[in-house]
Formats: sequence, C-alpha cells, structure tokens
Amino acid sequence: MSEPAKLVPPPLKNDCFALPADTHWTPVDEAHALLKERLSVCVGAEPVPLAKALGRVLAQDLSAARAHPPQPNSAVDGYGLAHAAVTEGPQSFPLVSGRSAAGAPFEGHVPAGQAIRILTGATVPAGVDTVILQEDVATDGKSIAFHGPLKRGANTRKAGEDVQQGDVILSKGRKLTPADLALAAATGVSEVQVFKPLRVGVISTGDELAEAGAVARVDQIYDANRPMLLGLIAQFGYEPLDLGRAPDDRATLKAFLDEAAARADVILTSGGASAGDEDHMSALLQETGSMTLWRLAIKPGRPLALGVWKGAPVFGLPGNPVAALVCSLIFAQPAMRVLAGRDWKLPQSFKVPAAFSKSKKAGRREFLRARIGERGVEVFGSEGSGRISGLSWAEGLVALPDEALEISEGDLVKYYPYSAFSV
Ligand SMILES: Nc1nc2c(c(=O)[nH]1)N[C@H]1C(S)=C(S)[C@@H](COP(=O)(O)OP(=O)(O)OC[C@H]3O[C@@H](n4cnc5c(N)ncnc54)[C@H](O)[C@@H]3O)O[C@H]1N2
Ligand code: MOO
Repeated sequence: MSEPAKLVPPPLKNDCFALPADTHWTPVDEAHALLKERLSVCVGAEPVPLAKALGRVLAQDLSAARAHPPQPNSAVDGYGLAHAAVTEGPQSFPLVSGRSAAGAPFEGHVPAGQAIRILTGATVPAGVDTVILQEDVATDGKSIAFHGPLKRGANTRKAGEDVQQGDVILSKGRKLTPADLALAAATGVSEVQVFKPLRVGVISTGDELAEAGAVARVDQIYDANRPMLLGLIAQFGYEPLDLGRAPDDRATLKAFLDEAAARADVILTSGGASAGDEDHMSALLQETGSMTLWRLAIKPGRPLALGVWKGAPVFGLPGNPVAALVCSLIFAQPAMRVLAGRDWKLPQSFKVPAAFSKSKKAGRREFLRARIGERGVEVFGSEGSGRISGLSWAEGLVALPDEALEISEGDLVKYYPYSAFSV
C-alpha cells in the first residue's frame, strides 16, 4: 500500500480581499457597461393628474398645450404706451381712463401719444408695445411726465417668448421635479403619461437572522439589511415591498423567490451571494441558467449574484451590510433607474481633498465610508464590512480607482455624498 499524498498548504495570505489569480475579477466599469447594455424599462405606463405627478417618470415626451406666456404682458408696474410716439428728452402723455391689471385686461385701444396705467402680469393692451416703470415717471393721475428715449418693447414679455405651443417641454424618461410641475401647469398640461412605479421586493436570507422586536438567541443577529434596503428603495422613489426573511433552505428560498417575482418588478436579496455551502441564492440563480455570478473587483462587495427569476431581475447582494449598501448604490441604483424608465446615469461625484492617507492596492475599486470634515474628506476608522456603525457615521462614499495609489492628506479624491444616489 502506498502512502496517501501529503496535503500541501497554500501560502498563508489571510487577506479575504486578495484577488486569486485564477478568477476573472470583473472591473466596476465593465459591470456597468454590461448592465447598461442589457437592461431596459420593465414597467408599464399610466395617466396621472399633474397634482400627483411629482417624482414620477415621464413615459412619453411632454408638449406644451399653450404658449407661455399666452399673450404679451407687462413685466412691471408702470405705464404702457406706443414706442413710436416717444421722443428724446422730457415729455408728457395724457392717461386714458381705465387700466390693465393681471386678470382684468383693458379691452380698448390706447391711441399713440397717450399712456395707460398697467400692472405686472397684465395683458399689454392694443396700441401699446412698451412699458415705462412707475419709478421713472411723475404723475398727477391725469398724465405722466418722463424722459425719452425709451427702448422699444421695454418691460414687456412677448407671447411665447418662454415656450411656444407644441414645443417639447420635457422628455420621456424625465423624473418630474417641482419646477417641472410649474412648467407643465404654465403650459396648460393637466395630466401626464408616466411609468408605473417600480416595485422592488426585498428578501433577507440566512438562518442566523432574527426579526426586529423578536427575542434573539445569542447566536442570532437582527436583520439589518432589510430595513436598510427598504429605506433605500423608498428614498430612490420606488415602491418597497417587504418580502421577509428566508431561511438557508433551498426549497423555501425558491418559494420566496416565486412570490417575489409574482409581486415585484425587481428583487433585491441579501446574503448567500457567494459560493459557500449555504450560499443558496447564487446556487438557485445558477440553476435558472440566467445567472451571471460576478466576482467584482470591488471592495467591499465582491460577490454580486445577478440573474432573472420568472421574469424579474434579481440582485443577489452580499450579506455583509456595508457590502450590501455599497453594491446597492453602485450597481442596483443605476440599474433600477433604467428599469423604472429613466436613462443610464451614474451619480455625480466631487473631487475633495483627502483628510486621510492610505496605501491602496491595485486591481479593485475601493469604496470607503466618508464624510466632509474641516480638513477635507474623512474616512471611517475601520474598513470592516460588518461595521454598520460606519455606514451611519458616513455621509457618503470615497471611491478610489482600480489602480494602486498612494494617497496623502490634501490629495484630491472622488467623493459621492449619499444624496447623489437619490436623484
Ligand atoms: N473564505 C472566504 N469567505 C468569505 C469571502 C472570501 O473571499 N473567502 N468573502 C467574504 C465577503 S467579502 C463577503 S461580502 C461575504 C459574502 O457572503 P454572502 O453574500 O454569501 O453572505 P453571507 O455569508 O450570507 O453573510 C455575510 C455576513 O453578513 C451577515 N448578514 C447576512 N445577512 C444579514 C442581514 N440581513 N442583516 C445583517 N447582517 C447580515 C451574515 O451574518 C454574515 O456575517 O462572504 C465573506 N466570506
Ligand atoms: O467585500 Mo465583502 O463584500 O467585504 O463584504
């Protein structure tokens, strides 16, 4: 009998972030390019009254039903007159009786060489093309005296100078802001065709999880990811659907996914994304054949399981809360934007001086919990992926590029305030 082959241990690295050479580590930019290419809107459209349209996404271009302003009107309180009758130097014009006020226009014609009292927003009467500011005249109530020359058309707004009837005022895919509601209302729009809200289902997985409020065994932890992800979805303006906690049991998890696909347009799960013995989420998605299990060149958040379950895109986020949040912001957020009917757009970052120093390794993009302090952007003391306290401490993320980098205090680094993800 021959001796059993002796096990040869690998060199000890003890770096769970080291990137083994035999795996393809997908760079963040490559992952983004794939998401951008493959995703498209997955919700239908419906009409809603303008008053209910804030934050909704236009399902078609919006056109002005009327011009803005609809008629020429006065930009100031003053006196309207015909420019052709104005000369240089001091002069005086008799006032016609009556006035033009906003909502109560003067119906008659103002003869050349005469003037009419006119108020801000009032329709410019026939015969008038120019308005002189009341501060620039002397009056006894019967006539006005002022200095010429005046500029033709002064202090008036032309019909349609802002928007012409039929102009496209807002494009398909636009998320309606308060200013957009003003523009639509001003141009006579009372109802808009918008995409139905994106329903995002959230499932936590893991036998170790206990529900908030329940008595937890010492070996259990409270489910922190679910309230975080549901809150994030609400902040993004989508409809959060709490689909509960699934145990580490493949058949039950399957039933959870079935229910999720029936009720939600997109599914976010956390936990079980990597390839361990209990990582059922990635295993189930793999079975559908739609699976792209990404090993992402990112810290934190390496395992991100992506797939489609009964028609619904699934983001299998890593279980560690910091990684779950970072992956949601960096991948699920731009993806959900497109699924909800908007364009592909990454959040706006800012270059800010670092109030820290760090030696960064090559080969992965790193996201650090960060906030702006007096000396620049500060980072949380620990990079541990389970340190939830750092997520609350932070007001945003610093993104360090894929390459190796020596960062010294004062160097400019990329900073994303959390608010940049919720626009
Ligand atoms: N041998 C290795 N082990 C691990 C590696 C590795 O490279 N080699 N990578 C680590 C990294 S990085 C991550 S991230 C995790 C990802 O694993 P899973 O997505 O399969 O997540 P779980 O194992 O289920 O959970 C990880 C961690 O997070 C806790 N968790 C899970 N869900 C919740 C929740 N809803 N609320 C709060 N905390 C949650 C869970 O208890 C674990 O502690 O794998 C590492 N392992
Ligand atoms: O990278 Mo894991 O995703 O640290 O938490």
